[in-house]
Order: sequence, then C-alpha cells, then structure tokens
Amino acid sequence: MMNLSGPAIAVRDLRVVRGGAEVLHGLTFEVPRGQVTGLLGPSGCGKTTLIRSIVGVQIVTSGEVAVLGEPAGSPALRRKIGYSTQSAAIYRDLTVLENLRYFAAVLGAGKDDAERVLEEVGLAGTGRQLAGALSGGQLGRASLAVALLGSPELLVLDEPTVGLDPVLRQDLWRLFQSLAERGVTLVVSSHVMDEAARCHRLIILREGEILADGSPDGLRERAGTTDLEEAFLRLVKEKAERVR
Ligand SMILES: Nc1ncnc2c1ncn2[C@@H]1O[C@H](COP(=O)(O)OP(=O)(O)OP(=O)(O)O)[C@@H](O)[C@H]1O
Repeated sequence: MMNLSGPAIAVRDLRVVRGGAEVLHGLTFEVPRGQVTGLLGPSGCGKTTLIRSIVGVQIVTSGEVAVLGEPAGSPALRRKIGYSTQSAAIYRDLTVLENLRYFAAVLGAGKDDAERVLEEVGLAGTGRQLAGALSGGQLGRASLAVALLGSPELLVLDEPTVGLDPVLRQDLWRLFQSLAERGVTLVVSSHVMDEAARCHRLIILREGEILADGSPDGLRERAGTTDLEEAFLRLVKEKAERVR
C-alpha cells in the first residue's frame, strides 16, 4: 500500500563532506508525492551526492533525510525505491531480457515484470540482444528499465536522458509524466535547463546550495523572464550581489 500522507522526501540541514571538502552545505527541502521533481544544476554542484543521500548510499555528515516516512537507507525502503545511476548497472554478457529477469528475481518482482518494463522504456525489440551490443542511449534505457522493476513508489534517476536524441528524450519525459499520473514520485536530475520546463517542481542546486525551489512558473516569475535558462542566470547573479 502506498502511504499517501506526508512528503515523499524530507531533507533537513543536510551536510555532506567528500574527499575532505564539504560539498552539500546544509540543504533543507521537501519533495511532494506523485510529481516529477527536477534536480538541476551545473556539473559538480552536488546533484549525485544529494541523490546518493536520498537513496541511502552516501555517508552524511549531519542533518536528516527521510524517505517515504523512513530514514534514508532503511531496509524497508529497498523495494520502494527505484534508482538508476549515471553508469548503467547491466551485465554486458547477458541479453537485455536476461538482465531484467535476473534483477526482477533479486527484487522479488513478478515474472512478467521484465517484459513490462522493457516495453515501457521502448526497448521491446532488443530483449534478445546482448546488453554489451546496445548503444549508449539504449544502455541508459535498459538501466532505467531495471529501476522500474517491481513498480517502486519512488524513482530516483540520475541524468536519465544524457546522450539521448530529442525524440527519445521526449518519449522518456512522457513516461515520467505518466508514471507521476499513476501516483509515482520521481526525482530526476539533469544539467540541461531545457528539461526543467517538463518538471512539476524544480530544485536548483549551485555549489552545494539550493539556489531555487519551486515550480517552473514560480521560478520564471521570480526571475522576471519566461526563459528558464535565463532565469537560472539571473538568480545566480542576484545571489552573487546579495553575497557581496
Ligand atoms: N568520490 C568522491 N570523493 C571526493 N569528492 C567527490 C567524490 N565524488 C564527487 N566529489 C566532489 O563532490 C562535488 C559534488 O559532486 P557531484 O558528483 O555530487 O556533482 P554533480 O552535480 O552530480 O555533477 P555531475 O553532473 O558532473 O555528475 C564535486 O566537487 C566533486 O568533485
């Protein structure tokens, strides 16, 4: 049963030190359920570190991360979260379908789940190919298919559209929207601002801090421009002036 009360993710004063330097400087925010929340920001701003903290694989220095009402990393969350990293976790010497059947078995997902997720990511035709023979974009989608196994309540996807052509990117964003309509919560990271408009909500990170947190419309309004890329630049400038 989905627990529909409370936010999907609640983060309070999260600090993370990596390699001796603080990379997240006290982040506080919530992610609502049943929406696509975009985690945006330039390369190196801390998106992956934040995602790792949410899925419970990052040692956090201080602060709290609660996911679906449980502390991040709780064993109870394992089957409720689908996670895809930037590098596809796929066995290259197995076929695509064999990979999915294997991961479905590990997760205790239904027998037909492998075919279902393959269809959802638009890879139905490649089931019998060796994963090692897939293109980069196909591999990324195969890794997304693994994250979809078992129909998790929360999907955390680190740059799922990197390296995809515009048509595939659009297909994937449609899939994200339709999952959200079914009540799934999605956190999707990207460093391209043109994907921001497709999210219900945006958390914009810069240098380990939250630069903006709200809807795309709210962000446009706050920055006084309809172009989200320009809005981002204005917010950066505004912040620099405040600091000075
Ligand atoms: N294993 C590590 N050890 C030490 N520092 C790290 C490690 N991984 C990342 N960092 C540092 O942490 C900071 C945040 O990195 P992170 O990977 O979270 O950023 P990102 O926004 O996901 O970037 P990208 O979009 O390039 O993946 C960077 O300054 C990076 O150099």
